[in-house]
Amino acid sequence: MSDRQTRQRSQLSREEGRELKLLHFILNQPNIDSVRGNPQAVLDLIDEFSQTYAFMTVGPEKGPIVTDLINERKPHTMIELGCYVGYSAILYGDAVRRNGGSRYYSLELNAEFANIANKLVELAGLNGFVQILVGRSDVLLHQLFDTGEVKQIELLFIDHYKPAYTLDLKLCEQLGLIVPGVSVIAADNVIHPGNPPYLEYVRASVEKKRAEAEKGPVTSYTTEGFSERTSEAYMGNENAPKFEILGNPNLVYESVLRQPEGYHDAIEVTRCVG
Ligand SMILES: C[S@@+](CC[C@H](N)C(=O)[O-])C[C@H]1O[C@@H](n2cnc3c(N)ncnc32)[C@H](O)[C@@H]1O
Repeated sequence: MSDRQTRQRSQLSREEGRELKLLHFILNQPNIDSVRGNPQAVLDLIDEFSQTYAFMTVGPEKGPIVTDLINERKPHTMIELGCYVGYSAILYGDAVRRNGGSRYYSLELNAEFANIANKLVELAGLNGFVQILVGRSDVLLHQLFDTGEVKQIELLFIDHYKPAYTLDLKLCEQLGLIVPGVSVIAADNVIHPGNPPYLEYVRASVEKKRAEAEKGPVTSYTTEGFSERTSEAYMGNENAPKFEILGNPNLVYESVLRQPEGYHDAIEVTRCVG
């Protein structure tokens, strides 16, 4: 991170309740009628408010990396893990819809964030297309599989509890949702705050993954390689996945880091190729 980026980010307010404040800022805009039904206008207002307050959105620098993937893959359905106030759901939901898709699922643990996101999604005119599901990502992913709503992952955006990235991907693998030649996974924040275990997994050889899988199912989130703050964020005492996680070590990935020039963070883009 450059000195300027560090200084700017540390000056942002982390005041409690800033997410609700954002909603009021947007709904009280004098030109609210011109914002209604306009996803980009809603995103611009979130970006404007983010000049003063710290928000965990993917933001305008990294945002286009996944929009480009949507334009290329034209997924029917897309899933994201971690909705927060709905920035990525609006940005990517709009792109999936413009590319002829049918549904954007956004999975969010925190009901208050989900409520705010629902209001902003509605303002953007994406209600009915973007579906925000409240709960833990592993439980909701299993539910989407059980109900048959999702039969394969076309495009998955991972942006939630950092230690859950690898285990949620492995859960999708063992459910047969990761399909060679189809599935693409984009994972945010892999440099800042960073996610060494995830990068190691998606870049590992099949042989290495098979040897690791011999040790048996994973039953807890590993906090090794994460700061204390990252390990404790969101999940509190719930430090175990709800299912035995086996994954599928036989899947072959091609994985690249996509980092905007001069930016402190990046998205890892992983394609299942075999
Ligand atoms: C970085 S924010 C998401 C930002 C959003 N994708 C965007 O770019 O606008 C992470 C979100 O993940 C949620 N979260 C954390 N752990 C989760 C879990 N296990 N399942 C679902 N959501 C989770 C948090 O409550 C938080 O709102």
